[in-house]
Amino acid sequence: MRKKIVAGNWKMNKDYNDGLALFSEVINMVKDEVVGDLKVVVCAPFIHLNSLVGLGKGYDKVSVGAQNAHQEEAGAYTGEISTSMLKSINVEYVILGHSERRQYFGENNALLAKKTDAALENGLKPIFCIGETFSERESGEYFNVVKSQLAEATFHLSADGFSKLVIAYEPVWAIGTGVTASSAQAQEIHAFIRKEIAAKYGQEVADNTSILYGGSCNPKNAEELFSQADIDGGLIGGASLKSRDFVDIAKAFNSK
Ligand SMILES: O=C(CO)COP(=O)(O)O
Repeated sequence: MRKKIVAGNWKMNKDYNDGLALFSEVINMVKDEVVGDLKVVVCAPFIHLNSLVGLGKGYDKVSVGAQNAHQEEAGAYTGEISTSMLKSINVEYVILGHSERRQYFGENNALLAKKTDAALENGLKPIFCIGETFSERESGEYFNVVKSQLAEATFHLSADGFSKLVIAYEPVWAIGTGVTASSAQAQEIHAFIRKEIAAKYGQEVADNTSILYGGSCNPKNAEELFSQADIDGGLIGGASLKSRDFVDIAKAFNSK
């Protein structure tokens, strides 16, 4: 059965010491308060990763992820970090295709297909983000947008490759805005995503794929969102910067 995952995306926040302190708080709270078979992933800026992996050793509910990686193995790409570098410090996850990377850094589906390949070749688990803008939702285009983001960047994979992905549905209009998709809106598109995966890879792969919701998720709305049949957890931005809020979101699964 698919994993339940609550992942935090710190984005470009927290200096080194504050990041370590936040992660230590998260580990302690998860250890004491989170029950059941849940994975809590913290996706931090590159400078934190090696230390976080060290701090997280021995806590199997907590994993560390990066927020981006380059598609090439090595070479003259000033300022970039490769998936093999991440693997060399035992980072487990990498966020790919976040809408901020698409919007501010021009990442498109073709490039993201290459990044996904590189991540899988080096044994990282991509948290692959898809989601429509406000105008795409308003015009009713959102099913097609999400379908092509998924198909163009990931449907070249074998079933074995695809089954290593975590999918995150993040409607751009809900990110950092305080406007959350209603649980019915989120469930509708999550079910659609699972149906598309089933059409491509079969029902078993679809049933085993974790599909996370992201966009203004907080301790108040998490329980209702996570109670939907096709929502397997969350990708949390702002609320992941406060240990209490982040772990309270993870605890929304305690009663399930
Ligand atoms: O972009 C997000 C996580 O990747 C969501 O951000 P917020 O939770 O701040 O809306």
